[in-house]
Amino acid sequence: MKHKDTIFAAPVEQMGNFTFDEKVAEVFPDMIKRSVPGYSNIISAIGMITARFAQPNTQLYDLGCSLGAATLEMRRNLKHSDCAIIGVDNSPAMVERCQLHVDAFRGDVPVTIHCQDICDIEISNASIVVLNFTLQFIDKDKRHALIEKIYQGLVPGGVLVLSEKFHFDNDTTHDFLFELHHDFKRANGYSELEISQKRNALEDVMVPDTIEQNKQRLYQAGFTNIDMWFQCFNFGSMVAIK
Ligand SMILES: Nc1ncnc2c1ncn2[C@@H]1O[C@H](C[S@+](CC[C@H]([NH3+])C(=O)[O-])CC(=O)[O-])[C@@H](O)[C@H]1O
Ligand SMILES: O=C(O)C(=O)Cc1ccccc1
Repeated sequence: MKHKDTIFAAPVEQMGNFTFDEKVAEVFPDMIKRSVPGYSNIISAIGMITARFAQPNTQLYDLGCSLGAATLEMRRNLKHSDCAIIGVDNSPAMVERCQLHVDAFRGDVPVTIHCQDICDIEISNASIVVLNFTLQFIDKDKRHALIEKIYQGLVPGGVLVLSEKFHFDNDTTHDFLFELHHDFKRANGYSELEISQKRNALEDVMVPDTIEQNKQRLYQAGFTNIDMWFQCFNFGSMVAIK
């Protein structure tokens, strides 16, 4: 297969931290599909959420947009041509490819892709904000301010879709769900070496919170309507409505 993820297939002597570089960007669609249970269902649902809840004359944000899977799904499903879609990612390799994907199809709605840290951007007049597996990569001490900024930038009735990998406080269920995730990766063709080397590379870079910590942060920011709408093993997606 073209662009198959083999990044951790060979033994790595000095394992560095996982980064969203050129090599990862090149194989990203294959990597995320084989690594994140439910990923394509979540992307489809972001389209459905957009069709129903995007409000006229507002902005839609895809924060940590990678190659623009959610951005493009929002554009495909948006019913208001007076809206604008803004994708943001701080990986130049991702942003460059994302722009090519956006340019490959025409659409009525303006889509702009920015290479920026999502902690530094302004969010305003938003009816939909998507954080699809991005918050887990943000420094723990910056997560609250980011969620608060999103809450402040949403219009009444605006929706935050927050998808994350979760940590569990109960060791038994934590191990149970993590083993099932590893089985999912094995079933998708990853070897034991690939699974363990990637886990080591991600250890200090991707730091999941528990479901409760995520909910607590959303409540603290001001959201009152918060629930999980999808979960598969230790991955899931919540919705928070202003
Ligand atoms: N501070 C930051 N600022 C901006 N971007 C960041 C930051 N930190 C990490 N990123 C970006 O967040 C993305 C996370 S991937 C999102 C998938 C996508 N949402 C999808 O629906 O396909 C999830 C995964 O790989 O598990 C990467 O592209 C990073 O460069
Ligand atoms: O691959 C994993 O084990 C994950 O937890 C998900 C993931 C997917 C893509 C990039 C980084 C992490």
